Amino acid sequence: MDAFLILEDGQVFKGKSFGARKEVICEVVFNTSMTGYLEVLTDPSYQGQGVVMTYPLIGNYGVCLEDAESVKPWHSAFIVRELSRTASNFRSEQDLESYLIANDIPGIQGVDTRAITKILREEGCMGGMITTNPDFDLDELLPKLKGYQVKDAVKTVSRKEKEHFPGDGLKVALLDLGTKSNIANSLNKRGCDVTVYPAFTAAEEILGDQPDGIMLSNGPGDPKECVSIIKEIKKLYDSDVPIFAICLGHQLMALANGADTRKMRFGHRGGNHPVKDLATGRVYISSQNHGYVIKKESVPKNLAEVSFINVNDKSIEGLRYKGKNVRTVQFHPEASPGPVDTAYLFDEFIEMMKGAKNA
Ligand SMILES: NC(=O)CC[C@H](N)C(=O)O
Repeated sequence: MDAFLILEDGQVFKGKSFGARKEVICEVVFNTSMTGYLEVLTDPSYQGQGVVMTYPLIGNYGVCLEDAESVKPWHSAFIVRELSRTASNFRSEQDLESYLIANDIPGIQGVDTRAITKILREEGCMGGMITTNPDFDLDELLPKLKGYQVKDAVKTVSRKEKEHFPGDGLKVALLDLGTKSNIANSLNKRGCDVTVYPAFTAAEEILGDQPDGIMLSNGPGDPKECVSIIKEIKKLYDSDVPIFAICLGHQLMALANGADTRKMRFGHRGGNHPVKDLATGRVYISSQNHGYVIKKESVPKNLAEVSFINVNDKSIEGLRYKGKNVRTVQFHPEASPGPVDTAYLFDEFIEMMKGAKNA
């Protein structure tokens, strides 16, 4: 069956429907990862987005559920050049199309993903619609797509109950803003005892459990939507418990300390983003998925300094808070998918917690 991707600027791409037969409006973004489509699908930070994969063949190794980064896929739609006709891997439990049908996510294949990516890169990410109905009326539709914004993003994806992943070592409280599983796994692997808290947990409750350190996770949507969470994060900051924050957590910590964020033109999504550690000059290849960024001029110089920048566009990729055990990064040290060059940051977090404990 034919399917259509309609962009808010009126451009229409015709392809074939796969996955769920469903009409959706979403924010259309692109991801340049060459592998790891299941991790991308199950990363809660993509909630409400239609993701264009620039790698042309998707689905060839099926769905290996042990690679999932959360309980289900969160995309509004999946947009690919070619859906592999065979799924071949000894770990695969089902093919991608059945997985998308089971999770009610529509896909479109056979569209020119290279052309779509070039449009998004030049004009910026846009609202879009995926539909199998050929009788759409662009005049009626385009105003609905223009400036489409994901709403209530963190509330939609965060877990509702506390969850405990035991370990013998340091006690870490992980605030689930839409966390990928590999954040808790990366801490567990290093011996940490991890308790995951729903996003709307009061700071007093987290601090009452006396963690050795706090992690703020990644998550979807516009960071400025998280008004009440930002207030709690400020209390966590003031507590002097060591904090490590990733992506949305990094943005919220900055907002809690008076900085500002802005929407990027097309964001950073993929497994090939170079970031530079300003202290050493060393460049790491990082995994990324974000559409917002901290405004450079807004960083309060008395409170924080830039620790990492993006080599391509020089945007802020990390902050170090002065006189505090608080480090935050815009990229994903937990990878999944993507390179693990920056996984050492979890070791640094553990050293920071040990240091604070022995002080
Ligand atoms: N992966 C993330 O945490 C993304 C953070 C935020 N939603 C953004 O797009 O910038």
